[in-house]
Amino acid sequence: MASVIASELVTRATAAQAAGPPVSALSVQNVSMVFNRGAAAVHALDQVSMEVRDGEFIAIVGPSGCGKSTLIKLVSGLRPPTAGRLAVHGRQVMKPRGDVGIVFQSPVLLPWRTILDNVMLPIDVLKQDQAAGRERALDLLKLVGLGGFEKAYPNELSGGMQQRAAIARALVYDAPLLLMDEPFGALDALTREQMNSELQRIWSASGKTVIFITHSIPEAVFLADRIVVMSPRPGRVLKVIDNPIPRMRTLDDMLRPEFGTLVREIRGLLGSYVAGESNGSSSDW
Ligand SMILES: Nc1ncnc2c1ncn2[C@@H]1O[C@H](COP(=O)(O)OP(=O)(O)OP(=O)(O)O)[C@@H](O)[C@H]1O
Repeated sequence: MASVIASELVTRATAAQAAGPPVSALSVQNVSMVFNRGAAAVHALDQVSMEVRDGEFIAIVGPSGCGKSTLIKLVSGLRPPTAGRLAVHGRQVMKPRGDVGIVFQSPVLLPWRTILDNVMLPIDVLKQDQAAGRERALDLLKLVGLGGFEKAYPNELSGGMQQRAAIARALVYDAPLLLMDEPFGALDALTREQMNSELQRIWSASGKTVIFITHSIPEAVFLADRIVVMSPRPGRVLKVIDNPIPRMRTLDDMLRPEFGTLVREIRGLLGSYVAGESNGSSSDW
């Protein structure tokens, strides 16, 4: 699997060099989203712009209601924006499409299907080649540390293992862009740290572009190449911060002075917005 993925990355890099200036994996240009009309209007996103490079890991942090999930819905084509333009690999997003994988907070595995069959679900739905899909699903289950659990059912797995199966499912149809909407929000602190290390490994081995939504500033700093900090009502980009901490990161890196400096900078940006939040996640800040 590692060699297949490595050769995929080399092919992509060579193709990118031959094609000239790279196209953004994700381009968000002046995107606004207003729900409802008149007095009931909710300005969920206001003039949001960002460019994400191929293979980049981007974390989006912000308090509840700043439009993080709305942005994921727009990027995945589940809703059109009120204004502005979104493009994935240069193609405007008009509807849901096959080059974007999504992982939600809840793994939503089908309880009557085995773990392998759950990972195979997109292959079945998209009517892709069964034999190739099965081989890829088995490889991915190994990649996410679930080799040997192919025949298990979801209720036989811990929450962290189920979420890893959901990540394998999102990777199975080889979408180059992976959207992750608070995927570890429901896990306990220790499992969450372990999943962060696992995700860094999976991301590095798979070469995907990842957009990762989180309430947790340390999680964003641990995982991301760049951190997009958003404000609520209306949802706006306050700042995009480069993360200088080298890869591969370990949990010990959280003790580095640069880590603390970044966490403090983001907390400082968000401080005034978090006061009064009551979503139960204040300890993450
Ligand atoms: N379908 C909808 N109809 C009306 N308002 C909506 C709808 N979806 C979201 N909103 C509003 O848009 C704003 C942004 O919501 P969104 O869920 O994107 O925020 P979020 O940053 O993901 O929040 P959280 O961190 O709590 O999940 C909120 O004020 C929300 O109430």
